[in-house]
Amino acid sequence: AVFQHISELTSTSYDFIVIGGGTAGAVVANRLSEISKIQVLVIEAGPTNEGVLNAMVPAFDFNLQKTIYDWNYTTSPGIGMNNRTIDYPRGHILGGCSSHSMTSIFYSLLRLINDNGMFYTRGSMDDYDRWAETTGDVGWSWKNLLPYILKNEKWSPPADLHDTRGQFDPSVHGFDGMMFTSLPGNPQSIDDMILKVPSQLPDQFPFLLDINAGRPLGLGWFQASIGDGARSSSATAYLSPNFTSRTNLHVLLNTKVVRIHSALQGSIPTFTSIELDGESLSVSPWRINGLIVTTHSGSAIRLTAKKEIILSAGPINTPQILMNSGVGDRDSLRQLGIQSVLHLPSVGKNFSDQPLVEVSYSVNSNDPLGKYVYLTTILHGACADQTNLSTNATLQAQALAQWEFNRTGPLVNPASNFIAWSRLPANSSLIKKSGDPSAGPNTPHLEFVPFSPTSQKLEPGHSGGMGFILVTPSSLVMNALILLGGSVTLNSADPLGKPNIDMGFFTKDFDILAMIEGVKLVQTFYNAPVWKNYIIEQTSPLANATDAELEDFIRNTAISTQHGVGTAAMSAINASYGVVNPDLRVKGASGLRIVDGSVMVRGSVLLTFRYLMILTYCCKPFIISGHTQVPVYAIAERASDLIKNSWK
Ligand SMILES: Cc1cc2nc3c(=O)[nH]c(=O)nc-3n(C[C@H](O)[C@H](O)[C@H](O)COP(=O)(O)OP(=O)(O)OC[C@H]3O[C@@H](n4cnc5c(N)ncnc54)[C@H](O)[C@@H]3O)c2cc1C
Repeated sequence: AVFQHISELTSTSYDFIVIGGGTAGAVVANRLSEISKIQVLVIEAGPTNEGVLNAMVPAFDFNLQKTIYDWNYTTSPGIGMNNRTIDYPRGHILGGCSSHSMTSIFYSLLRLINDNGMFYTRGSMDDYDRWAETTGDVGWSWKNLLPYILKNEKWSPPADLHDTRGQFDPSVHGFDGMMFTSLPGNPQSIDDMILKVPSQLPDQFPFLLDINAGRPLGLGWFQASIGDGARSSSATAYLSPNFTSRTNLHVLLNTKVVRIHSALQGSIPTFTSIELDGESLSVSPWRINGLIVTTHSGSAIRLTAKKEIILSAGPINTPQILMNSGVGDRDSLRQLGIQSVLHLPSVGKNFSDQPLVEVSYSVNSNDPLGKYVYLTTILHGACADQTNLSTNATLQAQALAQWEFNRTGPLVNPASNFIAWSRLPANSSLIKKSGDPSAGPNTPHLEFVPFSPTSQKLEPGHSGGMGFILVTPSSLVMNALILLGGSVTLNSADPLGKPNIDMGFFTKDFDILAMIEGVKLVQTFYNAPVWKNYIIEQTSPLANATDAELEDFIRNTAISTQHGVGTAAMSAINASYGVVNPDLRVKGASGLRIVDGSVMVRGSVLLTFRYLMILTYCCKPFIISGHTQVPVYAIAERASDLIKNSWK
């Protein structure tokens, strides 16, 4: 059953309480409730995804930002970003970030890129093998996680039902899973040109038959979490009405968890109850559907988990809830007046995300679909041009009517129809100088997303180009001595306050130098002969910019890919750092597991510092070298089995 309000709950005690019905939480709730005798409650702060058009139409995703479906975070000023702050959207809706704007990142970057996302990328096999090696649990290896990746995936035909032979490798996909994936469902004007690049630049951008086969090095057809022309999210896949109709699965919406509570068993805190934000629920907290509820501190409401609490509130809110509850660095909590329950200094540390920058060109193009992506912009009232789909109300209405009629047309298109990755050569001076933060030879350092022209005017001189991402940031934590990497910390003892989000971008030389290499690789891409009559000139940054100017450009324009992970990191059972053990149980506690993007592994890597020239083993988050929804799904699918097995 799905409850809109706490007063509708029929029980105050469940076997498992899952905090956060987001990407991971929805999976865990679904899988645990497959066992009918297990009672599961999911508590989601946001509203339902059902009927939210902007969460269904792939091209409309940007419309979810800065609405009730977004947590509306802003980052702290970034030292490596010339003290800029940037928006940090997170899904505040059933399905979490998987229901939310999967590509708004690109829109917010000057709103130029012809994108509407839902990137389905698994990363490299090395990424997962490094997790296994670091944690000492082979269950996290590529080989052993692949069955869970396939269990999540339901490969489906593209919206336009075109012939997909030669565009993917069926042997590496799952056809019977839960979440739809597919190839692009609407052709774009530059597709044929992009397809010529691999033969013209075979060394830098060889053709990849399938981008998700474990070795993402080259250029291939884009894969998206889209099925039947609509977004597929953890909510549509795992918490659709046919699952929420299970009598043992309750989903409580519009409700925030503020703390989790424990009792000492010996010296070990055992977590058994959760505290809700009673005041904002504006109900008498003393009764839920006639049941007397235990109350604490005025208006707070507590619910009990008989077996385990599963914390799946995502990489920002999971550490926030932990710290609100006294789990974190003892001294930092004491300074805020929060009583320490469990001293775990790694909580909130180790935050890692991938920076994104755009290189723009003016191009010869009269692409009539020019900017269907501007559809989203016009809905915000920003465009006045009436010449193409992006700005012409009649064309927009037709596109929407087509989508509503049979879910085809320009609104089904993903970010781009292609995606590419590249690895810096082992003998590059950068790798020699700074070390290699990647997980191994199958792993890219940089991702490229070519986009179509984006000008509002149908004249030559449109802007096209490439967004590129550093997928192996080395933003890191150096023991307790120097905090160079990203972090999520509390701003105050107010459990509902917004936390400080420090992305830690460009605090390590490798990252800025690799991004400079990224700009040069984009230039190499567009220097391929196929673009000769298409590209007019590079407009931003300027083609003749020096490395110092490029560094400035990157620090001034980079944004986040919204791939924050690592703030409650998994580490080996005997590691002196980390928050959860390889079975995702919180270290030093019982009754509490964390299952979401925040557990992505923390380990050590050998890196040098540019000026100090010190070769050092640094603690570093091991983010996957791609977008992060697939690893989150894989973590959640495996976690569900780990939990089920431990309660057999
Ligand atoms: C704008 C954007 C674009 C992205 N694009 C892509 C992409 O194209 N491809 C890709 O692979 N990845 C993408 N990602 C990243 C990916 O979506 C995330 O890494 C992943 O979904 C995170 O899953 P999660 O379970 O850790 O957290 P979430 O999915 O964020 O789930 C956390 C849930 O917990 C809820 N919650 C939080 N606090 C509380 C509380 N106190 N009480 C109750 N509930 C609470 C939240 O509302 C949310 O529903 C994108 C992310 C964003 C934000």
